[in-house]
Amino acid sequence: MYSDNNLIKPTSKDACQLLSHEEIARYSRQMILPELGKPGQILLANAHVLVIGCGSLGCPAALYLTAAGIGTIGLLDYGTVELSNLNREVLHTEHGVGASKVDTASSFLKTLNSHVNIVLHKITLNKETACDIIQNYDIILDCSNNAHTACIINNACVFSRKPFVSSHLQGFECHLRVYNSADGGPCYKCLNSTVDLDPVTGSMGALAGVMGCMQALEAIKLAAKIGSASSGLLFQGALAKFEKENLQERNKSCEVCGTDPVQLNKLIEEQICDIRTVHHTNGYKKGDEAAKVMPVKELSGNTGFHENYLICSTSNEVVSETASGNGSSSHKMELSSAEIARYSSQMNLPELGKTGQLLLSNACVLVVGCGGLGCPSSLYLAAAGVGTIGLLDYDEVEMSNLHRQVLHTEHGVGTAKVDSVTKFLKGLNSTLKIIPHKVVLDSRTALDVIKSYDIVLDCTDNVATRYLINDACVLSNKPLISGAALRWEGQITVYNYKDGPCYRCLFPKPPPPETVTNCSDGGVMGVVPGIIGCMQALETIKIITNIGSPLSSAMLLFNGLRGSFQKIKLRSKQPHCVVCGDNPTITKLIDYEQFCGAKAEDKEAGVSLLSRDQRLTVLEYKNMLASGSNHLLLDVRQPVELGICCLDNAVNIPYKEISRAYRIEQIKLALKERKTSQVICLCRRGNDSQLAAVALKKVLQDCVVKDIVGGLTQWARLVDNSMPIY
Ligand SMILES: Nc1ncnc2c1ncn2[C@@H]1O[C@H](COP(=O)(O)OP(=O)(O)OP(=O)(O)O)[C@@H](O)[C@H]1O
Ligand SMILES: [Zn+2]
Repeated sequence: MYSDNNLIKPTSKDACQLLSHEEIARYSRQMILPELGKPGQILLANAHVLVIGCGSLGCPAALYLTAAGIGTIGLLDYGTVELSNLNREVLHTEHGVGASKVDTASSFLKTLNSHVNIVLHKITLNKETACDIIQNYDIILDCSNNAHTACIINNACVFSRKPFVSSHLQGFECHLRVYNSADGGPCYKCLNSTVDLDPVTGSMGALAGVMGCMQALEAIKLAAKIGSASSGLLFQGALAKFEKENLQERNKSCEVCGTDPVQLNKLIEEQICDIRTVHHTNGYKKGDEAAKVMPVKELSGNTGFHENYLICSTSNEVVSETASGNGSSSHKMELSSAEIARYSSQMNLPELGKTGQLLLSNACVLVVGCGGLGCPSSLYLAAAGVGTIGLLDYDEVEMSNLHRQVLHTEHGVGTAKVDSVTKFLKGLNSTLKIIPHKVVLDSRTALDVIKSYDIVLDCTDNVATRYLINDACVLSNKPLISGAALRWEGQITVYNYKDGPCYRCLFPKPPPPETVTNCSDGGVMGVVPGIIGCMQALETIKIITNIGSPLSSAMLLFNGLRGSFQKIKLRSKQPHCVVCGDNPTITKLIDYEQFCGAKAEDKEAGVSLLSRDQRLTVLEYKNMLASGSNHLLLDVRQPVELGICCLDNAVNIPYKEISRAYRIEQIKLALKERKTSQVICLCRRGNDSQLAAVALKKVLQDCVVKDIVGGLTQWARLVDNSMPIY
């Protein structure tokens, strides 16, 4: 068996059925997704996932698996960190050069999530060690990016009946596949018999970021038993083209999975995977018929796009340091030998080369929002060597951020987001100028901040800020890379680039505030903004270096549940657009909160619809329960939320359904059964419960309808400390 002394075996963790209050607060944004819920989060906490290779794919995969709360994560790699890794292997640091990759990766992961059991395998995976290690895990991620290792993993996975998620990168092209899935999907060998592969010609970190995140997403779905796996995806990064790949079925005469286990074991013994007999394979060739372009369709009007926007807030510090975009005096003409060493693998891309690297070094990019999108996008910009990166966010880190905002740490809860991101980026690449702006971007500050940068990334979560950034970019003539993510879905597009449209060309009017859902209410699977943020970095790099075709006049829509992308054509630049059109009426920044009728933040604004006598405090309700007073308690939250916490006597009718006739009938029946005419509405924080009470008062005129101030959150604070706050 293995000889490596550093190998630590994963402990067999007992099935844990409980999540601590801290874990519920941490994962609340994903636990309120109906597809996951608390049962799904418990499945994740009990899952064992092995990440083979802690390089360009393994780093983002491990980062998002850790953030998501996978109980045990194995990191396997024999290598040590080199300077040339740091343009794409984003969990390592300059300080860690020379140290073991699994050590450098795990040291950050532990600060992100101390609940996760990280197991280190400092070994070379070979036919002797593979089965022994793999059998301790439920799901395997092949992040090795080489066919020989894929073959070894495949044999061991078929033998141990484990699914494995594999990704392969080659220049700007890559694919993702789930092999050996429980639903009868093919194994690696079924699909890859003799296909030859061009030699790998360099790689782009942000693209590996997208694929590593995709691998993490598939692993999360497998662990939580969500959706079906077993298909593939092809991605041409330079063109932002994705295509779903329908994998063949399992090949009954496959020399690996078509063989019975005893025979297979023998084959493994006989070194079926000896390197000399294995062709360098990935099953996917440039110009393959399968890699056709996805058709695009016209998007007319708003088509519910606004609904997908995340909606966040307020301090006004003065920006001290400035960037030096547009003709800065420190224009770089040459790269140092340390820079050449660091960026060599991406400079090897013919599309990039030294010219592209110099363009990156001289670029100034502003990332607005250091949350779910800002963390991955700024990470890959820094790895790639974007010379100046501005980081703007007014907010502080909260526990509920850590499932997706992967550059912050547990220790940093309560401290400025811009500070944790700055610290992380400097550790990865100290040669860059990183400028933190801990301010609210508003009409007074925006133009002044933006003018020093060449390109702006919108990584915010509220409509007012989106219009503000758009107008500021149009007025200062800067391209805008816009991302959004909610639930399992994400979107990315480029505005105001060359002759493309701006945000207002597509959405001249803001959506009604009540139609906009934020992450706190709608939920978000953490790795989805990870994928979109990496794509934002990739589009930014393409624009700086003039590579391929950026997503201007086009939008990429991502559906994480289906694991699919769709590219749609957008309306072109509008001559009548009020800001970028022929006769603009907006020539300076306006009051965007007024324009949108909503605050420039996503924090829940408390509603006040009921008078004091129509409401009960949690203590009053506690006394009411103690007195045995007859009433109907209506919990108006989504069913998935009741799985997180609830009061025993509650009847659940979601607020959005409260006015439906059959729901009213249900309520009337429940009142009759309880022989009462008192209805008490309850929700998470006391907002929806007021809305529900107002709606019910109209139809239940003979009843007394009240709600509980501050909802279950206040109940947990003042009455029952054993209840979690999410
Ligand atoms: N006008 C603005 N000025 C500065 N920062 C902003 C502005 N609007 C939004 N942001 C920042 O953009 C980031 C968006 O991050 P994200 O969408 O992940 O949500 P969040 O607010 O951190 O988390 P949650 O929605 O779960 O509470 C936030 O950190 C927020 O503070
Ligand atoms: Zn416009």
